[in-house]
Formats: sequence, structure tokens, C-alpha cells
Amino acid sequence: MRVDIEGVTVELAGSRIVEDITVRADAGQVVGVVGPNGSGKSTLLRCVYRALRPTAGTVRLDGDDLHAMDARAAARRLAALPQESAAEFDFTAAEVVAMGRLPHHRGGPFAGRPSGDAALCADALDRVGAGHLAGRGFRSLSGGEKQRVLIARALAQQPRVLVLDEPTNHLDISHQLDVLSLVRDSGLTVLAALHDLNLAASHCDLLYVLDGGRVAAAGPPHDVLRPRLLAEVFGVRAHRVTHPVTGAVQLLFDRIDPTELPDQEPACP
Ligand SMILES: Nc1ncnc2c1ncn2[C@@H]1O[C@H](COP(=O)(O)OP(=O)(O)OP(=O)(O)O)[C@@H](O)[C@H]1O
Repeated sequence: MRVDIEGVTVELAGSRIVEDITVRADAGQVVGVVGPNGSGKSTLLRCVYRALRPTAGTVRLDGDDLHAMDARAAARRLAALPQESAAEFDFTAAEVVAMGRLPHHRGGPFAGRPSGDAALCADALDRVGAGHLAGRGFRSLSGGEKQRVLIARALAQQPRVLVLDEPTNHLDISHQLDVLSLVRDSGLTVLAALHDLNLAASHCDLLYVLDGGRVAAAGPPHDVLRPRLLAEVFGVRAHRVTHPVTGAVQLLFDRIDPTELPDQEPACP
């Protein structure tokens, strides 16, 4: 399923937080949204999972206006992992994952669960390596365990589009790689805000770099993650290397005085 974010502007409390952002994710693509703190990544993604309505612009799924759909129709197509889940559920992990099935139930949330739901939810927990947590109270889980359960809930929703706000938050390196590989191999269209540029480079087809609420650059990671742009947007010196196994561009960082930007783009591997 294709996602088109067209000319999205969001104003909150009298401030323009994101301005005229256009992002396209083709069916099955993994599109990363990167940028410094406060650059507007979460605000943009919130428009895509309908926590916010854009002040201007549209979000379309295969051409249909997402904000014109009813909530259940939208939730059958798109699942989200918000940056912060305010809810501290007093449920087991398995029950939290089962909430992902609600958009598929006829007759509302209190209708009987269709057969197959339990197996589907157990499978989603297994896919994120959290099958052993099924009976545990959600509140008792560690930050990384909670994150994996919430990803399982999004998978159990069987969406066509996944919107993930910092999905690797709280995860150790092994689970970061597992979750991003799972997302990559899912075949779903994915829009993910990521802070780790190296993970973004190795798992995304396209990157959109936000800076001050606008798109500063967009394209394949190899083209986008250039030292001059990274100096301008993040205020860091970046050295590019090639990952010896995956061949992805990877970055090594050190600090620079933001006033001494390189005049010329150094040769990139
Ligand atoms: N409801 C709001 N009212 C006023 N300002 C807001 C509101 N929500 C977000 N902002 C501001 O909008 C800007 C962008 O916030 P956003 O959370 O989208 O950034 P982000 O790129 O996701 O940041 P981070 O990397 O820190 O998660 C920030 O300066 C934030 O303070």
C-alpha cells in the first residue's frame, strides 16, 4: 500500500511545527524519517497515524484520504507504534497484543473473538522474541520488553502500513537488529522515525531528513547521508565507511564547531 504525505503543515499553539512536507512511500518500501531533536519527526508521524490532523495538506493510502476514513477502516490498513505509550496497561502482554485485533472484529470490542486470533497474537509475540512474556503483566515489563510487546500488537493488527516512532527505543543492539530486520522483511510499507543513522542507513530504502520542520534532503541513504548535510543539520563531523558485510554506508562521528562547515563535499565511498 502506497503512502503519500502531500504538503503537510502542522501548527500547534500558534507555532508552525512542520511545514509543507511531502513524503512518498511506495508499497513495501521502508522509509526512514531522521533529524535532530525537535525537527518535527513525531509531529509528522502523528499526522500519519491520525493522532493529529494536519493544518494543511493530506495523507493518502493508495490515493484515499486517511483523515476522511472512519477509525476502524484506517486501523485495518495502518498500525502505529507511538513514541511514548502513555497508557500503563493493567493487562497481560497477551491481552495488549490482542487489542491489535479489535479493528477486525465485527460488532465492536466486546464481540466474541474470531477463532484464529489467539494463534495470530501468539505468533506476533514470537516474532518479536517475546512469546515467553505472554502471561506477564504489561506494567511489570522492562522498557525493551514493553516496546517489543507493542510492536507485536502492531503486527497482530495485520496492517498494510506500519508507522513506527523510534521503534528501537529501549532495545539492546541484538533486539534493535532483530526488530528492524523483521520490519524490513515484513513486506509492509513502513514509515519509521529513527535516531540511529547507521541503523537507518542499513534498513531503509529511502531517508527523509527533517530540519526545523522542513525536509532538508531525501533519497537513498547512500546519497543522503553526506558529511556536509550532516554537519549542517546535526552539527557533527561524519566520516563515511562501507559496512564490510552489508555494503551499506555507515558513519563515524566526531564533534565540530558548527561554524566551520566544510567548503567542499569530501569524496564519499
Ligand atoms: N502540542 C505542542 N504544542 C507546542 N509545541 C509542540 C507540541 N508538540 C510538539 N511541539 C514542538 O514541536 C517541535 C517538534 O516536535 P517533535 O516531537 O515532532 O520533534 P521530533 O523530531 O520528534 O523530536 P525528538 O527527536 O526529540 O523526538 C518541538 O520543538 C516540540 O517542542
